[in-house]
Amino acid sequence: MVRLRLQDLGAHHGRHLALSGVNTPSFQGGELVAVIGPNAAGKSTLFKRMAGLLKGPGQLHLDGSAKGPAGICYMPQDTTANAVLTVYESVLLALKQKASWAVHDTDLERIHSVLLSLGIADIGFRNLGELSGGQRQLVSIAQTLVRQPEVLLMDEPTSALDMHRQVQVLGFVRDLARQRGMLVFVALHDLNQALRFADHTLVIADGTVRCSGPSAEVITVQMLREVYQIDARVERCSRGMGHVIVDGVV
Ligand SMILES: Nc1ncnc2c1ncn2[C@@H]1O[C@H](COP(=O)(O)OP(=O)(O)OP(=O)(O)O)[C@@H](O)[C@H]1O
Repeated sequence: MVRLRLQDLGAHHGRHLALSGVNTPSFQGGELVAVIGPNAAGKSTLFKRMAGLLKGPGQLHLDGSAKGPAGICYMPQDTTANAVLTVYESVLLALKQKASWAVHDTDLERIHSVLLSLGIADIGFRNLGELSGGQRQLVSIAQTLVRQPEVLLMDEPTSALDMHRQVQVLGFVRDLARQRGMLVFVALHDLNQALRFADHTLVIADGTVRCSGPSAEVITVQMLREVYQIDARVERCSRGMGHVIVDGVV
């Protein structure tokens, strides 16, 4: 089972140290970790550093991995696609990154299965340029999942999706994590989704970790006031799940 821990991790944008002193407990495969925090807090920067796309101080300890750093897969926030490719071709291309170009029946089955699971098999032969924002985001998720990562970093994967798709995608990713023993980090702005789907929540503010722990223990009235400057309540619904209700800004 893959395990990942961050020790004093930091990241540079040019000369500027945008992220520093990020320490986490050891997370393990099967878990879903929500990464939350205000705009410009450093969530994408953290993911890029974890994926090896940015340099910086500190250590990422990865144990029990069969693929090593290649098993860490980053799904960026920006899903703009200019390439003249069909959905199917773009997912095939993602699957074949750093691998042999030979295409086998198993590859095609894997692509079909991912597209089906995300409910986009019907647009497999549409060009990327013709898709809606939400459809493009789903294709981007397919491109990431088809590579069967051990550690998946998803940067606001549901920001363009309708309510049905948000719940479908996050539920699917959480189930996949449990089935495959994949460790998933998801940057989210919807804290109710973090309460619903994430085992742990990591709060990033001003380029470092403000707090972390089980989602229900971390998403509190006090944290919302201090980190987000909002006046809010966290109330349990009839099914016992916590929900954030925002009353105003501080
Ligand atoms: N390529 C870059 N060059 C210089 N500074 C950058 C670059 N990318 C991000 N930054 C800066 O790093 C800081 C953290 O940005 P980051 O994108 O990690 O925030 P975020 O938490 O993901 O925000 P959001 O919720 O708005 O997506 C910001 O101050 C941002 O301006």
